[in-house]
Amino acid sequence: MLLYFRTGVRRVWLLPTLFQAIKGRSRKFYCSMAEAAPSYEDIQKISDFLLTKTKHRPKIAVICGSGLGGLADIVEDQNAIDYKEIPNFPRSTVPGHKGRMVFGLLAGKTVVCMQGRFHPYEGYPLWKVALPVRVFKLMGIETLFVTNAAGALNSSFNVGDIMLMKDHISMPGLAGDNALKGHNEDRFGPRFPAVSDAYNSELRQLARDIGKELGFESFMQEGVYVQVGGPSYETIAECKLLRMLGGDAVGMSTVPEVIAARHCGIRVFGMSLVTNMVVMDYDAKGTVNHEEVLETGKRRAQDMQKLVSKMIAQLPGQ
Ligand SMILES: O=P(O)(O)O[C@@H]1C[C@H](O)[C@@H](CO)O1
Ligand code: HPA
Repeated sequence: MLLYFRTGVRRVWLLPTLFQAIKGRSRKFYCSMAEAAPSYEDIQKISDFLLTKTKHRPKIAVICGSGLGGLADIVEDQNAIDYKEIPNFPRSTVPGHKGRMVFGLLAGKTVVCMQGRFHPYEGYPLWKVALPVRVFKLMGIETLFVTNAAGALNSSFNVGDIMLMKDHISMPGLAGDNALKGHNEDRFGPRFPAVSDAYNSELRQLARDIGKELGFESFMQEGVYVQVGGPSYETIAECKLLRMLGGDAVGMSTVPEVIAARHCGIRVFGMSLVTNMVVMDYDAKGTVNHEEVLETGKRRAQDMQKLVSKMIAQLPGQ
């Protein structure tokens, strides 16, 4: 058996060389499969970069869901930064998500809006989906508004309803995937954070009060959001299961951002726009599609904007 070969006067031993080659390749393969989450210092760099691009110093952040990015368009005195200009930041790939960070004034308060978020089904690990929230934390954000488009599991809901999120069920979370999985960065928060109070009850009360003032009562709901992986919509059997589990609406986002926010002490208000009723009946005609989701978003966009703007106007001390 050939144990070595010669290059000039040198002997090159075969087995150690082969072993090194396999080790190098497998590390490369592993790294490309499981990209490491950025360090606290790397996230600080992203935050510092953004702050060099704007004079605004927001304490309120808004993440706009599918078709709901119009809110960022009404931000005044704005500085918009494309995600592709931000070093080490993901890109938005979903129609209805522009992919810009918009700083400016909303209802007289300084805000930053994400016009486009990241979803796990785009191929991003959950830590990356939640990365903007940690960037927000290091920028000084104290309150996060998250919005999303969702399908109604609760048959008493209607298309166009606004659901205040009072809780969530994370299907990826229950299956072992979580935005906080992996090394815990103690400077953000504890290894085992509680999320039973994830959705701030005072902000929900404020939303209810303002909804009443605006005459939105007939289309305002409160309920439990179920996060699924997507991108395929749910089967009929899956919808029945999610309803049995206690879900009122189902979507493909939001929970990773909320968990990362609560981990680092940011308070959260969450709101779903019911863009479609899920299909629960084998005799039903028609299926869900993203165009319908965007269309409903457009129709209810103004009302969602009014609600969020009035809430922001009334946030004490921000
Ligand atoms: O970003 P959100 O959660 O609003 O987007 C929803 C979920 C999917 O991305 C898409 C499905 O139509 O809309
Ligand atoms: N299912 C999952 N995500 C969604 C839906 C839905 O029916 N509608 C909007 N986002």
